Amino acid sequence: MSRIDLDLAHSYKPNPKEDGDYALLPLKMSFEDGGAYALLGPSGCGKTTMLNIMSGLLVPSHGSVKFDGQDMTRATPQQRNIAQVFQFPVIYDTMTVAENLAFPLKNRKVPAHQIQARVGQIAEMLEMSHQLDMRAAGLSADQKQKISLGRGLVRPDVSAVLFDEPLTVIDPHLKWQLRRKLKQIHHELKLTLIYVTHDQVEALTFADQVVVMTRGKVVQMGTPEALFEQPAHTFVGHFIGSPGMNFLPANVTDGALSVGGLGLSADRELPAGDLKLGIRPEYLRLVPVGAIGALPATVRQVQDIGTYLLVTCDVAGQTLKARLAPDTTPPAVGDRVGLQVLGEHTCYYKNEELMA
Ligand SMILES: Nc1ncnc2c1ncn2[C@@H]1O[C@H](COP(=O)(O)OP(=O)(O)OP(=O)(O)O)[C@@H](O)[C@H]1O
Repeated sequence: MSRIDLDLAHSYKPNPKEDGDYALLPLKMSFEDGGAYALLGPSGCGKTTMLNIMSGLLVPSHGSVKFDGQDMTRATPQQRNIAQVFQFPVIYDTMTVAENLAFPLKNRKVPAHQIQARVGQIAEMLEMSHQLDMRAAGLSADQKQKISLGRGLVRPDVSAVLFDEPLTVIDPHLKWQLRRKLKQIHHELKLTLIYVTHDQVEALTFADQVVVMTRGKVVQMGTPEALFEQPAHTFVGHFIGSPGMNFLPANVTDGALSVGGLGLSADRELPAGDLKLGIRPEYLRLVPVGAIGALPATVRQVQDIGTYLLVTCDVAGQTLKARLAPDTTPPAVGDRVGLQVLGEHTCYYKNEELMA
């Protein structure tokens, strides 16, 4: 296993001139030895480009890739000693499950007794022990992809295992199980795992550190908790969470804060000028209209989602969503209510970046 340092940018165009010409804007970041990481972002944000640069399938147009301090920018995937798992199964149909799992070890001339022990361990972790002697050809797409996952994890000496949306072909129930399983496997095998996905639940369940990307830019690398509590960029606030963070225009003039045109007393020092106030639906509180520090709002929609109530309100022409406990007495559509937007969980953004 290795620590991976990236200090690079990448453009697929020969003479990139503006930001839009880059699939990856200049970035500098490290993946620690033994960590579980997810690269998360919408389609086209540059996740696969970053993964391919790490694996050696792609040479960055600018900068370097280092493994344990050694320059690997132009090294092949074999020289980097990387294992990769793709969206679709890459296995040999004519081989048994055991033979498929053993293949990467046999290729590297690992002694037979070690192969047998490791294949047994991986099969047990993936709950495939009873299928070891079955031919892969007879298995479902789900089961074949589990073999691919196993093949990715079977070598204990790899620098890292890279997963590119590996659960795409898996049915939803098994997907849920495998996400948790992979996290458990990470704790047991202590491999460096890097997992590409556009699905926040997948990323947040699996990874200790999530790298959030948008339009070729890494906007935050942090724990799932940090992404939830302190989104470094409005994109992260909006992208993480269900629903995402609420934002309201705010302004500070002569030390006085106004939100949605109403003067409120800020609980912290804020820079002068236009800001955005961000508050998660989980932290937005409904209070009686006219309560001190509350913004007047009109209820537009009340949805019972089962585990919570989702209340949509209008505040000075902006839409805010509040997640309330399921046993809360719901307001009625059209009710006038107060919304408490200030509190310890409230975030402030200037030019989309977290300020306070
Ligand atoms: N081989 C290529 N040649 C030219 N442009 C490319 C190439 N591969 C990707 N791109 C462009 O680079 C940008 C980043 O693509 P990338 O595949 O890395 O994103 P992604 O986040 O992995 O998206 P997806 O989840 O859809 O695969 C996109 O604008 C894409 O169109």
